Amino acid sequence: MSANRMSAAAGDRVWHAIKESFIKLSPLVMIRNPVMFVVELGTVIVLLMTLFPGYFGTEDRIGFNLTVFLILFLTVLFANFAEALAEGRGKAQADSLKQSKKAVMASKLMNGVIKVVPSTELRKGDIVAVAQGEVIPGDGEVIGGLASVDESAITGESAPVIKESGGDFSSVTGGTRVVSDYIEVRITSDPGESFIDRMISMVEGAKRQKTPNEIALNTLLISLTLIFLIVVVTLGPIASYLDIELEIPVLIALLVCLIPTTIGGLLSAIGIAGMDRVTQFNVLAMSGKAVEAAGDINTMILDKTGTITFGNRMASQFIPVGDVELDALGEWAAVSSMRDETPEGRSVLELMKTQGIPFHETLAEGGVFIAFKAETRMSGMDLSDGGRVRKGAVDAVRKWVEAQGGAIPMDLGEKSDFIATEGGTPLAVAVDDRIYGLIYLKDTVKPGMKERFEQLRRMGIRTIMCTGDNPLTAATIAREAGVDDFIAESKPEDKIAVIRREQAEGKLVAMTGDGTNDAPALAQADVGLAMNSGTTSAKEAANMVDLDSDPSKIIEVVAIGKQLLMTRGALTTFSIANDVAKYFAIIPAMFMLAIPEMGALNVMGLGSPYSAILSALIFNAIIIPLLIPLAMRGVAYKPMSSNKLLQRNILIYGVGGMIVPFIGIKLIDLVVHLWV
Ligand SMILES: Nc1ncnc2c1ncn2[C@@H]1O[C@H](COP(=O)(O)OP(=O)(O)OP(=O)(O)O)[C@@H](O)[C@H]1O
Ligand SMILES: [K+]
Ligand SMILES: [Mg+2]
Repeated sequence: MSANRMSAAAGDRVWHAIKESFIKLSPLVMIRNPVMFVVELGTVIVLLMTLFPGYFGTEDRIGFNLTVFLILFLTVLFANFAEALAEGRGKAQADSLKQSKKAVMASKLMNGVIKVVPSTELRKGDIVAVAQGEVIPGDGEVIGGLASVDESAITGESAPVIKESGGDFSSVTGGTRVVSDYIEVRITSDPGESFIDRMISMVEGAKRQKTPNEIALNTLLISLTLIFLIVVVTLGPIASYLDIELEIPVLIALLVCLIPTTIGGLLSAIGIAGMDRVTQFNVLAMSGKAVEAAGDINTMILDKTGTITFGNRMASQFIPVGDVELDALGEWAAVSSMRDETPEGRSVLELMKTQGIPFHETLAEGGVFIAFKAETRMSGMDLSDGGRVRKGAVDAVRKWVEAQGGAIPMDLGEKSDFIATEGGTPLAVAVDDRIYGLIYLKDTVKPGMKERFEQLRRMGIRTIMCTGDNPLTAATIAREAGVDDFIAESKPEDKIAVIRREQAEGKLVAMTGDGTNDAPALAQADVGLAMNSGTTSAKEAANMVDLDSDPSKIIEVVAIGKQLLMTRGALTTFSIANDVAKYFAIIPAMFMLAIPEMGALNVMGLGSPYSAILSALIFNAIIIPLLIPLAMRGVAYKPMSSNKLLQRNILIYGVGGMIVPFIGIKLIDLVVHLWV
């Protein structure tokens, strides 16, 4: 987008937000934000006193009252503007998503016959055919064929991805386009419940509910408001008993200055902007609660392959054991991989080619393919002559061979340990009770992992790497990447066990996953980040989906969550500290109005009582728009422990919040005093 068009779009958003600020004045909307609702009530009262001075006996104060009314009115508008501006960003995104949601015609397969129906008529369980160039009419699982799919409508990433049945790349999203070949898809969502529908309602904030943290803070703000309301309301009678006359607009100004309007005005903008930062990052959070939970995480469970390492575990070498010939090992490795569609399996066949090892495909004729399973940690082929070929994790193959009474070659342990200490994954190859040797799978730790785990440690987050790999490989990678702990030879259910154990200690746990195997653990975790490339069940179990399918993004999501909580804490501290300072400006002024001898109380040396009150009120109003950029962007974030952060923020925003209004009110008073 050109700079011009971008600023035009930003300008549109500001205009839209200004309009929204007025629409949000409706008391039915305002009541949801009790602090600002009180300000609105005060505004109405002062307006009435300005319009009907005869009735209230305030003829001599029309100018002052009108000014108070205008400032109060702006205060409410500023708060509404903050919220509208935060909501606006999501709306723009929702609009572009709606573009990709247009109804299309779908080729529904019924008993082998194609019937063309609108996509809105598709229901869960229907089967559709999608050919090259067509839009996939709904969310589903590929049950036949293979195609490359352009998912840019939802991910913004234009490179097509391969979708095929079975395995972890079988889920497709409605609204994306098949760019080559043909697939058959079983629809998995009813109309209105699709992934894009959920995305739209999330980014539009339609389903935005207050999070537990927000509710707690809101309760605090309401309590403060009530306390000050009671104080100010009782001030009137007490003063008149003492024969001191306090004007109602002055009391309302005092009240508005004392109640936490700054945070009250910015609270929902902070929450919306935090969610929005996650969305901008191409992660779709199903609730604000999930984002906040990310900010409170104590433990992070990470996969080794694909998360910490690049994940394209490639066969790089065949290492025979005992007196086995290289060609014999290669051949059986190839047989076990002939129909193994995992990256590992395919890489074995490629290594055969590059090494020029001859391979007689007839060996596998009529054989039954045994797919890789995380439970068995093996894959292979049952041959038509009764022979059984397997490759897999060394300990799994060793047990399999031993169960058949086979002997373990002397040099197997030494050779597989060698691979493992280099951080590689050894796969053993066996035919029946005989082990032929090892396949050396190479994988590399992603660059910068050590620094990221170091950051997590400084935030007080413990990282645990869970891997199906052997303990030696796991230890090597764990050391190289700098994770705190690891669990090797883990099966899917072990992940849930780790999560439950941590949660039982009162910790909040985050994890990433993509497979159907991961779904229960994703649901169990407090923050479950599923990969968009993953299966539908994983995406449904998780409370976040990464559209770029980069599992290591969980680290940034945690940072965004922390930043959201910090921003809210910092602005709350700032707001309450501010109010204390305004107290010193306005209370002396009020009493000076009644008892001029009390001038000694005017510690700030403000021009006159009326200009002091107006200056405090103006400061109270303009601090809201001044803080909007901070509320939207979030406070600067440095990884450190929660305790240190708290101390730092109390210092900056607490002490700063006391000092800033003194300076601000004094400066405003210098100008205002020229008129008042
Ligand atoms: N295609 C395959 N055929 C046979 N064995 C495999 C295959 N892929 C992996 N293995 C073996 O099974 C083990 C477990 O693999 P899996 O992908 O389940 O690990 P994981 O639990 O996802 O953890 P990680 O991804 O960190 O390895 C691997 O360490 C490897 O020894
Ligand atoms: K205030
Ligand atoms: Mg894996």
